[in-house]
Amino acid sequence: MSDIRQQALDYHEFPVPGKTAVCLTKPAQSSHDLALAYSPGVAEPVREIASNPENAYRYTNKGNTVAVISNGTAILGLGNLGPLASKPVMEGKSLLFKRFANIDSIDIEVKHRTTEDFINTVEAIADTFGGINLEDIKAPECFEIERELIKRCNIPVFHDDQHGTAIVTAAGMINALEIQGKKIDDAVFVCLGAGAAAIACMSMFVKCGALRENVYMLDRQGVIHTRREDLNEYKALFANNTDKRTLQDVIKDADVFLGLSGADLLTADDIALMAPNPVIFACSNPDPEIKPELAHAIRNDLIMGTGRSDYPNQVNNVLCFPFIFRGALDVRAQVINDEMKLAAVYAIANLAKEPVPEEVLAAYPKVSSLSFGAEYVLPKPMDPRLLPNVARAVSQAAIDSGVAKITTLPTEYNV
Ligand SMILES: NC(=O)C1=CN([C@@H]2O[C@H](COP(=O)(O)OP(=O)(O)OC[C@H]3O[C@@H](n4cnc5c(N)ncnc54)[C@H](OP(=O)(O)O)[C@@H]3O)[C@@H](O)[C@H]2O)C=CC1
Ligand SMILES: CC(=O)C(=O)O
Ligand SMILES: [Mg+2]
Repeated sequence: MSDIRQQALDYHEFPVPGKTAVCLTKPAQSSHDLALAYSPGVAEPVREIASNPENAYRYTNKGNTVAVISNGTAILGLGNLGPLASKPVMEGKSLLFKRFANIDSIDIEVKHRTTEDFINTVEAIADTFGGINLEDIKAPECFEIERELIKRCNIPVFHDDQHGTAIVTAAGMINALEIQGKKIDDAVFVCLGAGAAAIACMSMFVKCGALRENVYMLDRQGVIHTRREDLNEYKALFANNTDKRTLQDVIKDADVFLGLSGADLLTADDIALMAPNPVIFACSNPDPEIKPELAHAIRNDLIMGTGRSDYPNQVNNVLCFPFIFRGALDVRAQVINDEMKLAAVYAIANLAKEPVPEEVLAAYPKVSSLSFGAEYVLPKPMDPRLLPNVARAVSQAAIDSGVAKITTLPTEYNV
């Protein structure tokens, strides 16, 4: 453990601090170059944009730039550690945007007093970017923040911990339930956590066919049920009319455990109580609700996923956010709507059923083969097919649902 700690610190510190930098896309060597890039030449695109704001997409980096914006109130599963402490995660998201979808991305950490202050700050800078990826903002404030910003901005605003997580988790769950021989509309779900990720995931599962009455959601006070009087409007959506009160009450005979809460909150004894052939996605980062070794030691009929890169079945929003934004930016979608999100779910789920190319295996030297099954319910983040497959599906859904300003698919999807 201490070895990975030091390696991670060294990775972030050397050879230069941090993980991202700005690079130039135009020559800036001669005085003529400077006359074009800066004064006097720069005045020309200024005038063009002043006369028509859409020209910002033509003459600036707006159309390929996404801001990753956080206030550090729910940094992974580490909690509310403030905006500055969230910066490594936000730089990390920017790295992933560039690495996987060639989207330029900048991290912005906002110190604010009220929720309205945060919304006003983001709204004020939004026109700079082609899209805004909100990250690690805790519930329930995240719901109002996203709703307001979508209303006030004319670029896609997407809270990754809600929708990126929901899209990937739903894709993995559809496949895992199929492998386990279970139907989503029969399955009983236990969701530990009732925050940004949990509410969005369970809402997405319902859109994919899960029955709300088969969902037991828990927060720090236990099961969310109809007789509780301390529920916010978002938790109330999942209030179950039940006498069950504890994790042990609801985990008995459950088909699915979804963890979006914190480390080590699910025990081996809990897992032993689940129905035959269960699905356990323990998605808290960096440490899951139960370690896969422990879960596998208890029973051999389960499918296990975590949010981490170092175990099979990484259930993590990295499989979505670079690609959904690629698709949205490419057709200049004004929003990321439900049609685009569902298109991403099925594009990701379907890719896991395709034969895996050698170059993907080469990126995972500890794995000798990968094929659709209990240890491979989702594609690997390094799979180069994610970019065309997910972006194409998302762009097409944006066009079909009428939110795209460009109504032809990019030719680079035709690979
Ligand atoms: N793998 C992935 O792709 C992703 C994983 N996650 C993980 O999900 C977790 C939650 O993130 P997010 O939704 O953004 O955060 P939020 O702060 O919005 O929500 C956290 C939720 O977890 C609940 N919780 C915390 N501790 C416990 C506990 N001991 N018992 C029961 N419930 C508990 C909280 O309960 P209460 O409401 O009572 O405070 C709250 O409902 C994090 O660990 C994060 O790493 C998040 C996004 C993506
Ligand atoms: C993966 C991620 O976004 C999280 O754990 O918050
Ligand atoms: Mg996050």
